[in-house]
Amino acid sequence: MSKSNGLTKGHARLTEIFALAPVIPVITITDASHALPLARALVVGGLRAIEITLRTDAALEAAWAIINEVPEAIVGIGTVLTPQDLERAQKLGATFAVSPGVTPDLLAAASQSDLPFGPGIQTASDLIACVVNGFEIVKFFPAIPAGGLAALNALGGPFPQVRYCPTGGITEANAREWLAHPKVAAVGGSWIAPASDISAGAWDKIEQRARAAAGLRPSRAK
Ligand SMILES: O=C(O)C(=O)C[C@H](O)[C@H](O)COP(=O)(O)O
Repeated sequence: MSKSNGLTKGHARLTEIFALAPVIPVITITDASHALPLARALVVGGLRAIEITLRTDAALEAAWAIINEVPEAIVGIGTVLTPQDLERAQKLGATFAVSPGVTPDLLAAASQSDLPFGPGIQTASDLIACVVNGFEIVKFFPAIPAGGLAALNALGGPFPQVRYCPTGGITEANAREWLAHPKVAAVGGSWIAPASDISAGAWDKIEQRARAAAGLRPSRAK
């Protein structure tokens, strides 16, 4: 398993995970029986790294099922808010964890853990907290309301080493523009598997959206 791939820095492994595909689907599962067909649709569509948010009672059971039954999937736990959430993610066997924000407690816990962790940032103060603790791959959340690419460009001045996974308002329509940015490692979003398609069991639609997302490529030459 890639979980023990010899890299000591969590964020270094996060770089590899974000390099697997241009898009990380952000998944919220309310019924654990949806987990396996959903994960298979995403993997078949070309998106192996997936984020299961800890927002529902079914989230941990769903993530557990995918980790154990869909070996091609690289499961990350999202909406990690506390050190306890981080510990839950690690015990479950998740490959990475991400948060929409950053707190001193979370950074301290993540620094002690070898689980790759992507804190969420919105401001320069958030970024200072991350970089002084060695976290240089971060979520930029909520990317569109927090100022979009203009904000990302401005943050690039004082923090040239940081790479981002923007989430929050990213869609199939604007993802390509974000992916063309040299500081963007990958983007995240819920548009690939919206709640309505999950509850309807529309796995074919989700697979198609995953395939389209997997085909989004940076156009940095332009
Ligand atoms: O919960 C987390 O860990 C997050 O980082 C937040 C999610 O990435 C966004 O909620 C996705 O935003 P949308 O694609 O606009 O629905």
